[in-house]
Amino acid sequence: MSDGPSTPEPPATSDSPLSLRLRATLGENPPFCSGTLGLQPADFTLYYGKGKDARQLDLSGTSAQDVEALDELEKACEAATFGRNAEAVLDETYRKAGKMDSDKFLLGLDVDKSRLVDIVRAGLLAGNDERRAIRAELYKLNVYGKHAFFKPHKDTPRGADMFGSLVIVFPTPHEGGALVLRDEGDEWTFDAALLLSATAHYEMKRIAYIAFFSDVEHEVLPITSGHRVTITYNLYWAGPPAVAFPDELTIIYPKHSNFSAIGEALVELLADPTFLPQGGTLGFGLRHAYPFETRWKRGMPNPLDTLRGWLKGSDAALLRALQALSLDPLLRLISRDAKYHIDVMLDRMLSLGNLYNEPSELCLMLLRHIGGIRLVEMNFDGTPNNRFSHHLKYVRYELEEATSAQVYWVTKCGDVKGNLIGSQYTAFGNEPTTAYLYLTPSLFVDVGPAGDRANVAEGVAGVKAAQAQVQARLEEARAKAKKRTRA
Ligand SMILES: O=C(O)CCC(=O)C(=O)O
Ligand SMILES: [Fe+2]
Repeated sequence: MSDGPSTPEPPATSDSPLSLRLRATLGENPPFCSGTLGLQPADFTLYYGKGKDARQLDLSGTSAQDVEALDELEKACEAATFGRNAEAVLDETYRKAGKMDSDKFLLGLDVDKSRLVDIVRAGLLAGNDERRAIRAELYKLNVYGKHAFFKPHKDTPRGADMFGSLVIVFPTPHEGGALVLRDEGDEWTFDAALLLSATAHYEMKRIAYIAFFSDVEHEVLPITSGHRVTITYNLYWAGPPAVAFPDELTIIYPKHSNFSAIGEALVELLADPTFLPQGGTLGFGLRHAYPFETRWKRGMPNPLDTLRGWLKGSDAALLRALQALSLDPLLRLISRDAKYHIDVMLDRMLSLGNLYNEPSELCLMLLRHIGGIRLVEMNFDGTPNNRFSHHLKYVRYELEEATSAQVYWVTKCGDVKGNLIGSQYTAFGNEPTTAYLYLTPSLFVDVGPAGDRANVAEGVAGVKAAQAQVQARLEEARAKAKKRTRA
């Protein structure tokens, strides 16, 4: 350090209060999002009550008899409880409000169709989370009459995948009842009554909405007049946007979705002693395509793990049928090299960037370094199918080194073109334009020798044995690399 004349402070930055304000606005990241949204008249219609007592009520705050009807709605509610530890507690010094459970009413509004769920996702989620699918589950209707309130609390998460709450406030005449949020020393006020009265003259009637994360403390200040009617939704992380069918469903036609029809056909196939006499692997190209994150990164959960629960129609039926036979099906991705006719099986999504422009290079790389398994096509009788072997002479040496599994394709991945993860990655490069990439995965199941199909413990040259080999090889390579760095 020199002890010459002290250097002057650098000049103040060129920031002005205005640029600071803009920067602060753009950099703001509150734990909630809120606003108002114009809806169709039918969205405001509420139905509740049974039989002769069935009611229809307009919550748009327009009709004259509103107050009486709102009084009736309030009376139809039960006193709202709140969660204290594991209990639902009724304590009117802590929470005074009416509630109606979600099975007791119907509302015109559909949060998905109205795009509220999208609005919440864009407003509340940042970074990687923004591309995650979420779903809003209707929770309760609440009526806060005069003097009603809800003291500071956090919402009890209902399930590990619940991350927040969405509250909709209707434009029914009321004053007070602002929702105050507090988080890490900051405080925000959401006064729906004020917001809605400011937009009351708009042609389209509006609701006010707020969505916040579960760990944010919040309170509803006392209502000073009128009726504050709200609907709350629990916000959940959802799987990929797919259709999982309920267990109670029995499909007769199409047969490919009929669990018992698939099961019966499988049983007959496996009973045939001329089919893969020594055992082996059955491959099933799935019928449907599934969305995978295009910007999949190392460290993110393996999408193939969660996909099991999201298989659609016939694919789900096939999985169930295989499991019912005490087999252990595996979901895998295939990278197919069209030039050499090499199929490489992968047990996870890969993040390859655009390093490998030549698809065949990619396939060989997957085999050599990434733990890919080469699938060798077998005939019905368990002999190798050599129809493409002439393509392989240029890569014979490479393939000798590779771990392989013998597969009899029951249904070829017909749509495997759309499943070329190599070329897809190349096409998408580092700047994918869509959040999801549709891939068609395959199911594989090892079966034992004729007469003992469930016995895949030993001697079956299937996918499981290949995976064990690959695992051992990767571990050996890792150990070698470690030694080298130490030396
Ligand atoms: O009505 C509101 O604004 C919030 C209600 C609330 O906090 C709750 O129901 O847990
Ligand atoms: Fe709450």
